[in-house]
Amino acid sequence: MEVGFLGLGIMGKAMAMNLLKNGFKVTVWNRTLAKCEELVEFGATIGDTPAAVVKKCNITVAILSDPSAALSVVFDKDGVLEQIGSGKGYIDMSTVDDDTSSKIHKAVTAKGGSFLEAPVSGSKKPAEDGQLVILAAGDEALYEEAIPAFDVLGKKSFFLGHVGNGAKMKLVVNMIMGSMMNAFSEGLVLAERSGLNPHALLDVLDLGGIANPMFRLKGPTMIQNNYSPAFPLKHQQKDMRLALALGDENAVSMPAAAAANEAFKKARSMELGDLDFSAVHEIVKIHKSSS
Ligand SMILES: NC(=O)C1=CN([C@@H]2O[C@H](COP(=O)(O)OP(=O)(O)OC[C@H]3O[C@@H](n4cnc5c(N)ncnc54)[C@H](OP(=O)(O)O)[C@@H]3O)[C@@H](O)[C@H]2O)C=CC1
Ligand SMILES: O=CCCC(=O)O
Repeated sequence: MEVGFLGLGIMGKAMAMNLLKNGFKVTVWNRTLAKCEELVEFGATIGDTPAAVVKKCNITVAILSDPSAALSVVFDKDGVLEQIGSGKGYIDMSTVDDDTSSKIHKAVTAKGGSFLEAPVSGSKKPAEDGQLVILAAGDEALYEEAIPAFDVLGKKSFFLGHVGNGAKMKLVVNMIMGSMMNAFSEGLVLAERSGLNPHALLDVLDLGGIANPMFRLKGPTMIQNNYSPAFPLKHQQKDMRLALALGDENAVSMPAAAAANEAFKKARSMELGDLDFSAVHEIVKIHKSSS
């Protein structure tokens, strides 16, 4: 199976590499073209533009930073729309809002192509290990066609119905995750400032009803102030912003998410946006020490 792949950031690089290692022919493109070189060593071919990739491949996957990047790669000069058409499928795995996804869906289908949104749960390591959770929605025939690739990329794929449902599911999940990360950061700081051993807190949490893989994975590195990026904080803040907008549209009051968003925004203003989202821990530390 030949797959086009647009976007070789933290997630895209790991996912494209997995496809190559599992025998897929992959043609890659990235805005910063130099990032394609490592994939070429593993057998990838480079496409000069998104349009060139779509021209060559019947299925093209994208995973890009945010709505503006997702739209740019489709609508701008040399973009996906220039070559999409009958018999060609476009799968956007970026985390975006349903409005962005719908715009891409309309444009792709107006040219005769098929479209699937398929954002993912799981971060750098699950992407490397092919253990993502895929939240697909849109063209069901394209979903079926993509299953061999999804089976390599993920441990479970969901087909959630019409376009927008995948985007919304992903935003709800990440809204919960962002609020949890803030509560966790506050707990770590409170434990430490009140004289408790934060490692003991991690042990206690891990044996109770709120044990979860995120606390288990991020807790030890947060205690060491190590925020090497797996999921960049700027993307988590984008997801909080988009989830809050979804809350606005549906008149859902989300004070915990709004407070978490403020913390992520503050972290971005302190230039922590390229670090892991767990760096929001630093904001809690500052607030506590200034009070
Ligand atoms: N990291 C994670 O744990 C997870 C991330 N996600 C989501 O997946 C998406 C990608 O995340 P991640 O890989 O971490 O992000 P990165 O920041 O590592 O990579 C972003 C990618 O988008 C490209 N890009 C950014 N702006 C543009 C633009 N205007 N035009 C074309 N390309 C652009 C970048 O190109 P360039 O290299 O040139 O900058 C790069 O390939 C995001 O939507 C994120 O929310 C979902 C699940 C987990
Ligand atoms: O969007 C990023 C999700 C990160 C995760 O699920 O661990």
